[in-house]
Amino acid sequence: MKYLSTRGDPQRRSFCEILLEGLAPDGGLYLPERYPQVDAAMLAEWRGLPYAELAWRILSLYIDDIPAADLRAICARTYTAEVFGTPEIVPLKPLEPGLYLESLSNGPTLAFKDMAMQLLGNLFEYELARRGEQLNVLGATSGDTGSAAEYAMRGKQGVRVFMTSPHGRMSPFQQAQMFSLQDENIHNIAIEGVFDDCQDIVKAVSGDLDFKRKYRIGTVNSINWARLLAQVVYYFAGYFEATRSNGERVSFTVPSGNFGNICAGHVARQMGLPIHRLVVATNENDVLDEFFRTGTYRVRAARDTVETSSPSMDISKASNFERFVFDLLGRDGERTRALFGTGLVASGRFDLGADPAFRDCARHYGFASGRSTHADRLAVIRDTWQRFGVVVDPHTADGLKVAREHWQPGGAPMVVLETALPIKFAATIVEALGREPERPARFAGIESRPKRVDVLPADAALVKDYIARHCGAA
Ligand SMILES: Cc1ncc(COP(=O)(O)O)c(C=O)c1O
Ligand SMILES: N[C@@H](CCOP(=O)(O)O)C(=O)O
Repeated sequence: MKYLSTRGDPQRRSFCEILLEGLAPDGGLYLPERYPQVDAAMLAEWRGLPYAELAWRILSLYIDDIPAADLRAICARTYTAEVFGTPEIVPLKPLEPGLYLESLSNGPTLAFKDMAMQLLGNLFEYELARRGEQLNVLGATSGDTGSAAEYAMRGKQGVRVFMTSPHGRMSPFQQAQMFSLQDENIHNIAIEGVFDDCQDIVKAVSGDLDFKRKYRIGTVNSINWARLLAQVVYYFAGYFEATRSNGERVSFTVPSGNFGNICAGHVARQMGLPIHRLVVATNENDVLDEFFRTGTYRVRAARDTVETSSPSMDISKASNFERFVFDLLGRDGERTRALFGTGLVASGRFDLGADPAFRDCARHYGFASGRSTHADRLAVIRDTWQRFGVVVDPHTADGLKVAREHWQPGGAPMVVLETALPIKFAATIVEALGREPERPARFAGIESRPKRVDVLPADAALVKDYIARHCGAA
């Protein structure tokens, strides 16, 4: 399988090349040349496979430059009950008949990011050792990608992590998870700005090709295709758990910000997994909901990005949305470049409302959307606790709120992706339920551990300078 850029660069690359490269040199995002198709026989064979085996089968369709036995061994040592808490890895929790939560947050850092990041850490280590190379990972986080990446990469040979985060905007638990790490290969940079400023810095640094090559810069955000590919697997696992036969269809609701998680659902659907609806749930930062309702994609400036009680979704420029629009526009790289390159930079918006392709979002691609607010979040957390004895985190609550607007009892089963555990956002749980959420013993007192973090203005040049200083002679 070869990979292409969403912005029309004619060059094709292999999986391991783009694994280390992250963002394409033309500023686009990588996608496979085509989506491999699954047929009834494959689905029948895959139903009931252990998660690591299922991951191997799916990854094998996209990766042909790692020997099959090695890839299988990487999947087997990544997806274990020791790391993810249960042999099922992503068990479904039924709330009521036909409505489920898919538990994606039982990994080392208590958010769905671990599902892909643990694999990415092992893939990096394997490929860097094979090449005898090193990688300096530059990332952006609104709270969960950062800790998942740092836990996955700490102590890994050949990898350094430089993680930017919005200064003061993550929950105390999220900050403590990242900033309490004392490993030499981990560097935390708190940026005076919002998540989108951090992501812009990652893209600007990656876009300086000389710097990128000199300092061997890679990415762990969902702009890296390998992240998305790993996330495709749990759509299959969730589908198999929610159904008895492959003739049934299932809908998924996904709490969304950077559009990575739901983009993996889009890929699964394009492969032929019988998904009915893909429902995008946003918080008050509703750029994506606005697009799916109106066709207008209008990114917000930092000052208009609201600080909410589901802070990991406080995102107003959704990176992976470019991947979906590329597909929506018939994989027209020139048009995608015009919309996301010059177009967005010039006006901060584009409008596909009058384009016939826009109707395909729902009709052909199955997308629907909705929005949730602080009051909705609190109401859902209370209701889910009172009726089902389950405490959900604020992001999952956004998902449940929107899911109920698109699901009818007796209709296609609805799976809501549980994207984090409540302890990461204790203040909101206390506000909703009047009590602290459960805390795994390994995180006891984490907020009072010594912290290691540097604060910088939102300036790519200063971040480059910081990286250069911490890499020594590259
Ligand atoms: C807890 C949580 N929920 C939802 C999201 C949104 O996911 P995505 O950015 O893939 O749309 C994030 C961040 O990515 C997150 O950390
Ligand atoms: N919500 C994320 C933001 C980054 O998303 P990614 O999926 O592109 O890594 C976070 O928690 O950091």
